Amino acid sequence: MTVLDEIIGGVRDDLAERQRRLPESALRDRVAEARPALDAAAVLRAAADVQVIAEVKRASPSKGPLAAIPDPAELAAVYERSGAAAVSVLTEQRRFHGSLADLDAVRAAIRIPVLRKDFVVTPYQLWEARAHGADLVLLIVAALGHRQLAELTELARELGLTVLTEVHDEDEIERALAVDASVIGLNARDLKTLEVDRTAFARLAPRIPPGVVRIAESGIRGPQDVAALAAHGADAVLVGEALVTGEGGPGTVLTALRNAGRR
Ligand SMILES: O=P(O)(O)OC[C@@H](O)[C@@H](O)c1c[nH]c2ccccc12
Repeated sequence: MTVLDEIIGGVRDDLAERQRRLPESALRDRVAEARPALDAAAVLRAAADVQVIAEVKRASPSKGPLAAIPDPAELAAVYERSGAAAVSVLTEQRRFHGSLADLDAVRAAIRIPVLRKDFVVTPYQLWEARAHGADLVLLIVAALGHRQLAELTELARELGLTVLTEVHDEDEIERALAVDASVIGLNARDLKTLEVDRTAFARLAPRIPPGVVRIAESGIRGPQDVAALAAHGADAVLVGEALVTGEGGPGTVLTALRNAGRR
């Protein structure tokens, strides 16, 4: 069993519990009342400079607890003030110590697009994402079968969500393109082994056709990494650990990353 399989097992257990407490019909009612999603793809596509998607990340499976984040709303506000294009909120509980409460807090605090970052395997989680105000949702190709990826992509679009389709190799890029992914995240971390390969973006980005937004995810340590990714055609970078653990605080780190991504 891979790490990814283990995580998904826990996600499914937690999900069953939430579904017992709140039926999908109730979520659908909330979605009907919700403010429509922001067009996050347009935001990312419009910019010349490398955009930063800043992540609210408390812990990770590889490192354990990363940072005490007493107030995710305050962190998200710092991200917004420092020029993040969007904020990613991890909602997975067991390994990342996130929650839908974090998503709610962030959503209420900022006006820029919010990504629900989780291991989405069922439609219920997409309804949840929208009901809690997310504009974007992550779909991890490695976590989904062909039918599942197609169906979840379609429902997400119906809900007005921008899908960030996450890949880690050539085959997964083909699968993402087969569902017409418009925003692709190349994760440098292999979720099956948790190993980071910093050469992945340079190698794989040329396989993604122009017009598709290309996001480099994971393992970005500082300005030098962003400059290299910019040279290889990244439209955006998704950064968690370096922001929540970096010297000088998240605002200072984010500003330095943005400066490194100027074109
Ligand atoms: O903290 P980092 O190395 O900057 O990584 C952020 C983000 O890419 C990472 O949290 C991530 C990318 N894809 C995921 C899928 C699930 C959970 C987490 C992730």
